[in-house]
Amino acid sequence: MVCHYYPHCPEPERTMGIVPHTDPGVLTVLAQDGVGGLQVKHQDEDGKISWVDVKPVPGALVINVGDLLQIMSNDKYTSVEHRVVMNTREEPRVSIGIFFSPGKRGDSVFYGPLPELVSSENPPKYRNFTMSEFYGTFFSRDLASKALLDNFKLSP
Ligand SMILES: O=C(O)CCC(=O)C(=O)O
Ligand SMILES: [Fe+2]
Repeated sequence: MVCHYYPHCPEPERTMGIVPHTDPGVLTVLAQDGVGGLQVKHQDEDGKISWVDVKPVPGALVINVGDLLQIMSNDKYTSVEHRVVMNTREEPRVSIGIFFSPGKRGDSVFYGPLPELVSSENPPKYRNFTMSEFYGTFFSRDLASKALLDNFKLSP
């Protein structure tokens, strides 16, 4: 679990709350207060990129698909790139994220596309790896990118 506190910023356009990233785990459950600032990256059919506000809804939780779910589903689900912009309001923002990741982390436990989801028509797009390799790569990667997935892709 991670708790974020984003203080009031007098010059919000000059900084970011959190730079664009994807969450590494399977799913993230996120509770945010009413201040706002969370945005998801959206690409339309012409390839045009825009950042869409995730407007706070009282009592609602945000569910993010993470990189591991993208790998395990062999790209059926895509991890969402998101960021937090600073708000122009006088009050701070608070959010709480709960990250769901596999508990089995031994060196003989491998993760990758689920065998039930791959076939000769839909071959695996990622190689298998242990959680220690996965999180070792996560903690040494460039934060502001989707580069984590590229380390486990079978072909570019
Ligand atoms: O504060 C937020 O709304 C998002 C936090 C977040 O993206 C994260 O903890 O990974
Ligand atoms: Fe995140």
